[in-house]
Formats: sequence, structure tokens, C-alpha cells
Amino acid sequence: MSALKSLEKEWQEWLKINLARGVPANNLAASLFERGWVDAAYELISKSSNQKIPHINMTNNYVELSDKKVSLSFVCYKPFVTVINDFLSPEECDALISDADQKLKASRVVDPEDGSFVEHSARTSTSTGYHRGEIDIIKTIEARIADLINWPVDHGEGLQVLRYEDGGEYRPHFDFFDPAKKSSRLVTKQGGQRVGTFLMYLSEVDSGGSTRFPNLNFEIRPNKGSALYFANTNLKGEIEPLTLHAGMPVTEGVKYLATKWLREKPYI
Ligand SMILES: O=C(O)CCC(=O)C(=O)O
Ligand SMILES: [Fe+2]
Repeated sequence: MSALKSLEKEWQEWLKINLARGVPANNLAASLFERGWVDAAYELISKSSNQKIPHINMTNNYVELSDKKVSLSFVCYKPFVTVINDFLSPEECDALISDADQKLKASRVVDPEDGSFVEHSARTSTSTGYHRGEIDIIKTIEARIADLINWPVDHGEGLQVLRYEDGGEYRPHFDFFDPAKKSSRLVTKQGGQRVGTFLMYLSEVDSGGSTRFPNLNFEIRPNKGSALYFANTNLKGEIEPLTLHAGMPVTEGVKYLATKWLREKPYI
């Protein structure tokens, strides 16, 4: 059933009138989205413009993927943030950890001046980066993410695995590239904007280590196997400052996280 057709008659009428008046489809979609009609908003965008955005089917509280069924336990609409339970099995988490553990090095961030990768006190973790499809477990995970968010595998950066120990954190930051910064032109040359972020918690953390959104006043606790997705741009394709987020200091235990940043276009 089309999500647009299942809207109340008055809303269908409202859409028809405004589209006929020439109001851009993504402005109308933004209004639908803010009311929580996520599927209808995405359907409107994909029908009326060439703009494509990652999209999770929000009709049910679960999503049937080709290799498993996952459930959604939290949704925020503006910006779009959702938590997916049991996205990875405990065995998949352990397999990824044991491969990454041998390769971990101090994490780096993008230098705002020249776009190079540098070590920084704002990101105190060790990490390792993989090429897309580098090992079988990564192939499986990448295919599952693509299936869930309806976004091609080749629009994703390589997976990063991070390990945060006692006090390890990632201070508040944005994942998108700010168009006002010089370095953004360089880093978006390949693949365009980072439209979405998909984080997977690989371990239980006894204390601390939440992913916190200071502008939204909530935090997501790490839960082995669960995933967190958020859209870094809005339905008009503009960067979304409400996505400011931080990996809070780990105070007990070890936090392992896998990060997949999604690009606007193929990322070679
Ligand atoms: O550690 C976290 O919870 C957040 C990680 C993060 O923001 C990132 O990898 O971009
Ligand atoms: Fe981030």
C-alpha cells in the first residue's frame, strides 16, 4: 500500500494543491516528515524529484531484511534518528572485534584546514579502517545496512572499528562536512556529502560510553549488537546542525563500535 495513498484525504488534497502551486516537493515532504509520516515523505521525494536519500521503512516496528528481521526501538523525526535492535548477532560482533583487535591504532579526525587525517585529543580511541567488502563478515554487514536503509553499498565509506577504554571519548562533533569550510570541497570531491551515519555497538559497556546528542537532549546507550542510524542532512539536502553528537567517556568496561558513514554519491 502506498504511504501517500494511505494519508488522510485532507492531506492528500493539501499535497495536490501545493504541488500544483509549484511548492517544491521536498518542502512538502519536510512537513509530512515532521508529523512522523516518514514513509509518505520519502515516497513523495522519490516520486517527484531526482533526489534520493537513505530511507528505512517505518511502517512497522520491525523491518524484514533479506537475511533477518530487526526491530526498531527508538525514533526521533527531526533530525531522523533511530535505534535498531539486534542488528548484529553476538557472534558477528565478536568476529569483527577479534579481527579488528590486531589492527587498532590511535584514531584520527579530518583536519578542518587541509582535509588530511590527523590525531586529535577530541577523539581518544584506537581504531582501524577497512575497505568495503574487505573480509566476509564486513561484506555481510554492508549488504545488511544497504538493505535496511535502501542505500547502495558503493555509497558507503569503508567500515571503521573503534575501541574506547577507560576515559576514551569522541567529543561533540558533526559527521557532515560543513560547506563553509575550506576542507569540505576536498573531502566531498569523491562521494559528496556524508548524508547518514550508521553506528553499531559491538560490546556491552558497564558504565558511560553513550552516544549523546546535546542539542536533542538524549543519549543512546551501547547495547551489544544494536545499531544507531541518523541522517546528517535534512529532506532538502541541507546539513542538519541538530545532529551534533558525542561518544561520551567510557567509565567502566571497553566500548567497541563500528562506524559506517554514508555518502550522497558513489564513493570510490
Ligand atoms: O562513539 C560514539 O558513540 C560516536 C562515534 C561517532 O560519532 C563517529 O564515529 O562518528
Ligand atoms: Fe560521529
